[in-house]
Amino acid sequence: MDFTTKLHRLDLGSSFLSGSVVLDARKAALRPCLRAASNRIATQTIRGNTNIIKTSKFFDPEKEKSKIAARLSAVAVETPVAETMTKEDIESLFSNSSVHEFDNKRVNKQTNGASSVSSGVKLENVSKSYKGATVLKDVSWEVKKGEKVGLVGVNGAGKTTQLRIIAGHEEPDSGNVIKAKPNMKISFLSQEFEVCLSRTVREEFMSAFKDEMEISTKMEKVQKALESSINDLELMGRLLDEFDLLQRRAQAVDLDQLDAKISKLMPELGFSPEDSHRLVASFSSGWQMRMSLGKILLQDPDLLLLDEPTNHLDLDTIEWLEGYLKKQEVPMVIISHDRAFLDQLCTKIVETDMGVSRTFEGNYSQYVVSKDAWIEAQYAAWEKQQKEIEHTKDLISRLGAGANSGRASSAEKKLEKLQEEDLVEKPFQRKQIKIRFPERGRSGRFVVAIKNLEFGFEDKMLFNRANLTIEKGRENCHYWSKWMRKEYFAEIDNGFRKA
Ligand SMILES: Nc1ncnc2c1ncn2[C@@H]1O[C@H](COP(=O)(O)OP(=O)(O)OP(=O)(O)O)[C@@H](O)[C@H]1O
Repeated sequence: MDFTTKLHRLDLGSSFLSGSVVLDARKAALRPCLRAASNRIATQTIRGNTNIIKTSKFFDPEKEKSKIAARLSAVAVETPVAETMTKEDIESLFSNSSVHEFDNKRVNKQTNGASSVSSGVKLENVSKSYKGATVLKDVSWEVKKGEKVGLVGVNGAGKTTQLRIIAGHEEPDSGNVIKAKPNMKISFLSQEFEVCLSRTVREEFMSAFKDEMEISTKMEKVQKALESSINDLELMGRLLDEFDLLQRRAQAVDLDQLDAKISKLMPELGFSPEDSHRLVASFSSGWQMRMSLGKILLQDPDLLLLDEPTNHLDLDTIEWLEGYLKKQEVPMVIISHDRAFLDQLCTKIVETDMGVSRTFEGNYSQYVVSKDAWIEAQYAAWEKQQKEIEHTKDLISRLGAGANSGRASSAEKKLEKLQEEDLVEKPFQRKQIKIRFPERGRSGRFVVAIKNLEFGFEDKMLFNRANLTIEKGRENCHYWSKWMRKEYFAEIDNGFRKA
């Protein structure tokens, strides 16, 4: 792009720079200067960083430079910041990639989408161990367009690990995570809502567009640098290149739409227009969760991952969240120990047990029914096979060697096949016992040491780890709140009974 075009593109009335009063004033002041400069330098071409400068015979660069400098210095008086920019400050503004590289990257990102799944994400035979302890052995499942998948399993089964693998925060040891497109936007809502208490609500929503805000801030800085670089045509050319690059990035992220998007979303989340200027700190955790969720949705994710989103929420907010998520079309994966929540939302349940995943169609209640049926069928198949194994063993010992050795050897082969290739696994059924905690002693807390124990509440398994030590003080329920809805606390705090 030639220098003139760049100066024209630096039409400071363009809307991507809107929103700053200081900037608006500067824009107004700078516009006539740069327009005039661009007209006068009509025959001059500066190409990027190659510093090739062509001039017409009527163009006197020195004369032009001093004229532009005179005009821009008038602006600089109004904007003292420009004068304070050091050479290092200006150099730090330049991106590593050129405009062409940026364009190429965009094209690559958009076209490099070939994948064996048409929407969402698929896990194939994923395994993961930590320090030699296997958490995931063989995990395969899929979340597709229109699906809301509930991930269930006992504490420590590896549910969060799976979300972290999908989000790219962890690498699987083996297996594949196949995404519908490589640049998929995957958003994570955890139970710890990420909000900044000292921001206003609108600022908080704007912070969802961190990259975009950075572009906006950088554009402002480049503009300031331009004002102070009028004596250096080469630098000015480079700055215009940088401005061009930023402008392309701004267009790619649709900077103009941000404000409108926030204004549309706020009432959907239950915020009034007046809330815009209130501090985040003045809202309850339920409302802060709405902000967290809103920030995620503003980014138009392709997949939403939710890890225990109902923890710390009151019942009204949980119901609101259920209704709100139900309306969202984006595919999602939800980890929750809240059965009612999963019932309301899920179209599919993936259970992880002892490192292996199993998929059940339907919501949580349907999963419980299907799982019982599966256990029954599996148990019947296992029993049948055990009988067959016993019968075959018996046959082998009766046939023995000698004349029947041929039949014995084929029975041995059959036994081998039954015990290895065709082996039906005995379904694992957890035994549960209930533990209640005693009234707090004088020390304010107590320790329960549990050896070789599994225990849970109703159908929710809490621990399947042996030799577990739990410390609990009545006022300190953080350890527990990770797994349990509030209604269980009353039961736990009521008294101790070892079943
Ligand atoms: N970075 C890590 N280093 C070592 N061990 C880890 C790491 N991350 C997870 N683990 C272990 O892996 C196991 C599975 O953890 P994960 O958080 O995925 O389980 P979960 O099913 O989400 O449990 P919960 O319901 O308690 O959230 C746990 O025993 C945990 O201690």
